[in-house]
Amino acid sequence: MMKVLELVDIWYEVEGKTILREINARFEEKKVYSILGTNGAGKSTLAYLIMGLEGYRPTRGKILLDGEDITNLSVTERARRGITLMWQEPARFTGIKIRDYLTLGGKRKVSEDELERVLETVGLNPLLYLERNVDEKLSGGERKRVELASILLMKPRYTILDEPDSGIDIMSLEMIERVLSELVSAGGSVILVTHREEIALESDYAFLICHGTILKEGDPSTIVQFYKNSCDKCDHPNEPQEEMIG
Ligand SMILES: Nc1ncnc2c1ncn2[C@@H]1O[C@H](COP(=O)(O)OP(=O)(O)OP(=O)(O)O)[C@@H](O)[C@H]1O
Repeated sequence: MMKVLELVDIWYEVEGKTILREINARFEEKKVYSILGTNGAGKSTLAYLIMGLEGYRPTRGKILLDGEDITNLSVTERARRGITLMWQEPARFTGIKIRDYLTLGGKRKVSEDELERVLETVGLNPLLYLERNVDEKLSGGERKRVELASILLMKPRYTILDEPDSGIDIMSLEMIERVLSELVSAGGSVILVTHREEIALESDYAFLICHGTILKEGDPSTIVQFYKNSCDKCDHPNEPQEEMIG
């Protein structure tokens, strides 16, 4: 059985409004995918459907993991199967040290070396951060990095990064590259949800979403070129014109 996460003709409607339609996609092992699109295209909704957040069940279509139908499984059950989502806005925990946040609750024991290494990967000096608390004194960027470090320790099969770049000039492309390559070398795949071209270029395969559907897919540089030429300066965002489809 091929190891693959598949979206088969996914539709999603809320309050009579079609947010996603006819989404077909395959996510294989050890690959980085990007889902590119302008604001409101439906990217986050798709990420939430894959993760299975409450209220996010396709109106039509199926989600298959290695052939198993996971369409109606809860977030917990999907997490157990190795799917994880990093939020646009990471959680704020108070009164717990970064060290404990990263080591408690995990299934396996984490060595000091590993702990230091993941912090370094996300650009946080272990000497300065291990004993700090996870609280509102951490900047948004720092919290996001802590979140990424915890994902690196988890080694998920599928990591969905929703706007890994949002609000953070500090999160360099170089750091994102390090995180991606670490996740992939641990055997995982990544789905990057983004509206930024340079982030999409970090992927192996790109999907361009417009108005709730996949308008184009393929080699990231080709997709990004199309996005630059068409979507960036589109005066009818999320209303694809006939000539663009196909
Ligand atoms: N629960 C909901 N009820 C009604 N409309 C919704 C709901 N969720 C999303 N939408 C609408 O669906 C569209 C897609 O939203 P979504 O957040 O998925 O877009 P996005 O591509 O992630 O955008 P952004 O880049 O701004 O985060 C938007 O027009 C949004 O207003």
